[in-house]
Amino acid sequence: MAYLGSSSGLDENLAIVILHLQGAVKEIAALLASPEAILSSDSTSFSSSPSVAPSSGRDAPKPLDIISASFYRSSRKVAVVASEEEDFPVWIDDHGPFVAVFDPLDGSRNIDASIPTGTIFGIYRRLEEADKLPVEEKAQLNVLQCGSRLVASGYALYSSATILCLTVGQGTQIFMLDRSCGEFKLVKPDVKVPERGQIYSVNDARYFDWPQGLRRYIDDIRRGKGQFPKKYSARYVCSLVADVHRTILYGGIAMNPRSHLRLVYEGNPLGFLMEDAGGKACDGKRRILDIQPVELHQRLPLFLGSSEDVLELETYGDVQQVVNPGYEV
Ligand SMILES: O=P(O)(O)OC[C@H]1O[C@](O)(COP(=O)(O)O)[C@@H](O)[C@@H]1O
Repeated sequence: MAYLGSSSGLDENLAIVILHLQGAVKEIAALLASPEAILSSDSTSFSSSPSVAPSSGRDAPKPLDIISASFYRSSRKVAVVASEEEDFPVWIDDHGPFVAVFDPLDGSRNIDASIPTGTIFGIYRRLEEADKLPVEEKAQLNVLQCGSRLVASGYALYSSATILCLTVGQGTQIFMLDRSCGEFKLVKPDVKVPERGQIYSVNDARYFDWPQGLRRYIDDIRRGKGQFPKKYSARYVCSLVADVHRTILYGGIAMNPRSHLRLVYEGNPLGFLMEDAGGKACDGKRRILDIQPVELHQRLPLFLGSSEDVLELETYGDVQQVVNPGYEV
């Protein structure tokens, strides 16, 4: 049985970063599986309930944020880290060969109900050409790299099992935490997203805020009137990692058509992984990995999944939800 980190041929420095990342994932998984995850929802430990959500509307699990950042720091291989929870990137080490971006706990509003959550991460090479710039400037430039420059990305899914799905651009591997030995075991090597699925995943309570193109697309696939002559089923956990993980395994399309998900922390890492597994990722108009980020917390519509499903969606034209009133739940 192969373990995460045991694969040969991986860049030695990158292997060290991934090893430290595993440490963070194990620690977060243990915290989420402890009663503290629910009992501490009156503090800022976990942002599970709307009543304790921060005014910025962001997830607020600071301790998880700190866990992840400190694991990157202890790897001594990371120059700069940027967390979805923070306003600015943090410069760590002038000589670190890598740049790490991460969302420590996506879907944290689901914690109280023990619904799956996840950590999303992306790793770039440090831009040596920016080394001489002032710290703030080079930190910003390094974390605003195009998704096509990622060298590794993936996610951890905290569910009935703790899953780590990872790509270093040479095939997508799925590992599962074996609690008997504390190691991640390879359970699905070189995973490929089915070219076509029969599941769509979207918050379709927003149907009446959608543009015509998206409504027509969803209406067609529901009725079996799309390019694939079978009726699609709907699945929506409302926890991005869980919805993406299912889409990778079963195929179909997962989407959030409004500008809600973040390019740097969610779109790029998941887009890189999806493409590496043979799927596609777009914002309804452009390939995600080609978009040059201009802001750290830039939001955009996100559509990803089976290549044939994403290509079909794009033929419907206007699929981006422009009406975005802000929803209570
Ligand atoms: O409210 P919507 O549009 O259904 O968005 C749900 C999505 O938002 C997320 O909760 C992320 O949003 P936050 O970063 O604000 O938590 C995803 O996990 C989920 O897929």
